[in-house]
Amino acid sequence: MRLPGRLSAAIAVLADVETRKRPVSEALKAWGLNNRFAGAGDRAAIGNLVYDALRRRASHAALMGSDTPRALVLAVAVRDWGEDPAALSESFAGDNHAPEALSAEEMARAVGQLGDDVPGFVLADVPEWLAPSLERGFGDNWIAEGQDMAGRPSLDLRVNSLKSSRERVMKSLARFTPEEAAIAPLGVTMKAGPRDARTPNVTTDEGYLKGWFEVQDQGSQIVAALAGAQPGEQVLDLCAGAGGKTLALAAAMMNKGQIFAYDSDRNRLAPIYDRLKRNGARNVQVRAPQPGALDDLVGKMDRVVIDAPCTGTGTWRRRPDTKWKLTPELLSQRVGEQAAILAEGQRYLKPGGTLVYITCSILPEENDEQIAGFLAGNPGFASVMPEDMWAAAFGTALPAGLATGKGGIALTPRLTGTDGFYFNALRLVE
Ligand SMILES: C[S@@+](CC[C@H](N)C(=O)[O-])C[C@H]1O[C@@H](n2cnc3c(N)ncnc32)[C@H](O)[C@@H]1O
Repeated sequence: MRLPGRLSAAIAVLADVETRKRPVSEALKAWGLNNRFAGAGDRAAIGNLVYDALRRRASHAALMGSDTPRALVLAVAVRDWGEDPAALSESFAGDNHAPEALSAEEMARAVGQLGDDVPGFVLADVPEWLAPSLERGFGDNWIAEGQDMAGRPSLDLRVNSLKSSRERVMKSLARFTPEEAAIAPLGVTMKAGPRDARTPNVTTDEGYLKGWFEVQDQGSQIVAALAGAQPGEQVLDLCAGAGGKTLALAAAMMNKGQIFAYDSDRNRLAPIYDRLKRNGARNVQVRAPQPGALDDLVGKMDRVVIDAPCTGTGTWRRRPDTKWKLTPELLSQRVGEQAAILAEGQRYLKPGGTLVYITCSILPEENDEQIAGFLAGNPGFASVMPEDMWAAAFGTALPAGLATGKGGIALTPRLTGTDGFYFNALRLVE
């Protein structure tokens, strides 16, 4: 397929997402099944167009004066992919699969600039109702933070130190030109390419199948390292999900001590069994959800890790459709769940133990404000200095700008080149 046909397909997929309220991945898959002539390169290019349209949906729409799928996709072609609108329109003429030629207004708008009167939430490409939260969290930098959240993410891997080394993994993936991640010592990163660049499929690599590495954003690796789990400790991973953090904790503990991996959702937990095997993680006991599943652990843990359910606002680069679907009701539901899990999690600590709180959110309601609420109701806890947690994990000083006001550490695409994450460690004073 040539570009005009790919643009038409992206318009159709976006329309499907909007009218049927489908997740993008589902709509892209359905398009592929109905258009079997399209190759992997076409599907990747169409996916990139759709995701780019959603990443900067607000500013694309403001520029084009319209938020139809056509307007958004044309904006991507010109603003993000660098196409000249007149040449693009001409290329549509001889192509049966092309969208209609661009109107004079569309051509003029696509190369225009956003006016001075454009509100901050449009410049930041975030929903209007979230602007006050982001401004509270990031101060004067909130628009720049939003803009970097609208970029394409890298593909990051965590080398499994139980089975391999960074050097070996990078050698085995040399065809994808991997680089060492900037912060995570076991991280390997592959930058996102422009336009129709394809994301490397690393999960068919023999190194992956042998358990040498996992796909894991560098931010997730950093917060897992900050958790500070030591060989020999008793650790409860209370929201283990499919085990991304569990595997990193097991490797950090060199398979010594014990991790109890629990999740209230059996389906989310299901993949953990295979992943543990592939990774050679042998110090993990999975506790399936059932009444009393964790009763024997009350008051016994050195560390309780809460990778809390959250809005996922830190992953907007990867799932830009979720940015526009988030509602105040869902945010307040998540905040309530987090407060309940913090109250539950602290019961398992022994005196002197550490409660680790992690979200992949950039909203203060789920981060510093959640922790402030917990500390107000639990005076036996105190935040561990973020500088100390960082130095213990990485042996370096905490980079400027990452410390939040309330003992937390914030990671963002702008600050650390990672997904957005929040970390806070609270010690139960003996
Ligand atoms: C951010 S995800 C965990 C991701 C996982 N730790 C990883 O690194 O791949 C949050 C998880 O919390 C779980 N969860 C939600 N409420 C819970 C509760 N009350 N107790 C335990 N787990 C809960 C969800 O099912 C979800 O899997």
